[in-house]
Amino acid sequence: MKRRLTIALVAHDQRKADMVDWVIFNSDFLSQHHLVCTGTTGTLVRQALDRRGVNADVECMNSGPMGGDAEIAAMVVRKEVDLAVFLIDDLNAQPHEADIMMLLRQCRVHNIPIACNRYSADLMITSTLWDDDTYVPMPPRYEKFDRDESGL
Ligand SMILES: O=C(CO)COP(=O)(O)O
Repeated sequence: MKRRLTIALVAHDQRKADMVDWVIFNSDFLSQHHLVCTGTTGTLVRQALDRRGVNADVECMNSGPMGGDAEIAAMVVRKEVDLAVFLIDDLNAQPHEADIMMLLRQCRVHNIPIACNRYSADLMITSTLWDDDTYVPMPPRYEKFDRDESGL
């Protein structure tokens, strides 16, 4: 891939093993890009890659519950994130649910691709669209569907 992406990596505690496995599986790709992570996720990602001799650019924010999600959400708003991989623990309540919802919402509002499972993440990082200069992502449209105007 020609482009150097900024990829946000975030995982809840019960999803961190899955994140570390995914990062190791995709280490060749991820070592070519700038990784921005919530605190504990980033520490585990950095350790896993270092242990395998993979030189990666890993930036750690605060821990998620202490504002790391909010910091990454702000980067999304500023268009400083190209892709997010957010492995959410859907089986256990999180104390910072509001921050989680905010990060997810900002990715939707600002048209940032976000993968919430490994399959989606694999599909997104292997997309040819990243290097397709003719492809312009269509931003979300917030307008009701009007059959008469649309002609459909
Ligand atoms: O809670 C998180 C995301 O909502 C993850 O934060 P940590 O990576 O600091 O554990």
